[in-house]
Amino acid sequence: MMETALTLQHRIESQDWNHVDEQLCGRGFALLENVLSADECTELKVLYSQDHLFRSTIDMGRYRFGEGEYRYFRYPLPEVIQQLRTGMYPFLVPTANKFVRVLKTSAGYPTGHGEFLSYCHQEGQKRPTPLILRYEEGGYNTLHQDLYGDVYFPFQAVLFLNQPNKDFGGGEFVMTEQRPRAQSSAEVLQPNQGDILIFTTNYRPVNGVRGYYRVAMRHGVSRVKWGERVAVGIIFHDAH
Ligand SMILES: O=C(O)CCC(=O)C(=O)O
Ligand SMILES: [Fe+2]
Repeated sequence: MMETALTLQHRIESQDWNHVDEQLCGRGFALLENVLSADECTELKVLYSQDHLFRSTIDMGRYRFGEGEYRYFRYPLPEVIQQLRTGMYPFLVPTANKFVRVLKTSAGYPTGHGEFLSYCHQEGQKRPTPLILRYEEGGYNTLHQDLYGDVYFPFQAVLFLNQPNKDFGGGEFVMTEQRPRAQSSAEVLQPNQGDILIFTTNYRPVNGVRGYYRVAMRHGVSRVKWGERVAVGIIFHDAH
């Protein structure tokens, strides 16, 4: 099949990572279009019902995180998720190091994901964070940041597994930016099935007259009007 002719690693390597860097620096997010085939999306979606793959399941309504359910994968992660997590990480490190250098928030990130995870584990963050989320009609996800301890990687990814306006309506991906002492602005995205969005987990630097300042970013999902929306979230740090 065409889609599987290129390995996932190949597809990751062939992305325009300079453009991703520009987008992340300029806007705090970057869309990789059409990375996963429809079959790969289906294979990921069906994982949702395989209980043995998960370490915990969260009813979002119960915690007032929204309406819907998500499940955190256990180690070992499903192969596609593992490959994307370790495969995308090194391409994001230069931008991550640029962010923390100008914001002076961290010493910087190692070039390999294994080394970064060892650091998380050493700091007591040992639980895997990749997750799969499912929203039905009326489902939504309140604006949040996925921080699970002091150690974090400044970017994360979402894999969009359903096609908007075919499988579901509404359920847009929403990001907000909070500038210091100003009101928030929002970006609303409706990526296609198979797209991967990379975005800022907590702050992005903006160059002002007195040097760089931090803009806090949050993300969430607007209400699903009909159908079912399933997504996989890949967070690069582990959790307490
Ligand atoms: O369902 C979505 O698109 C949002 C998922 C999310 O919040 C995450 O992956 O961190
Ligand atoms: Fe999230």
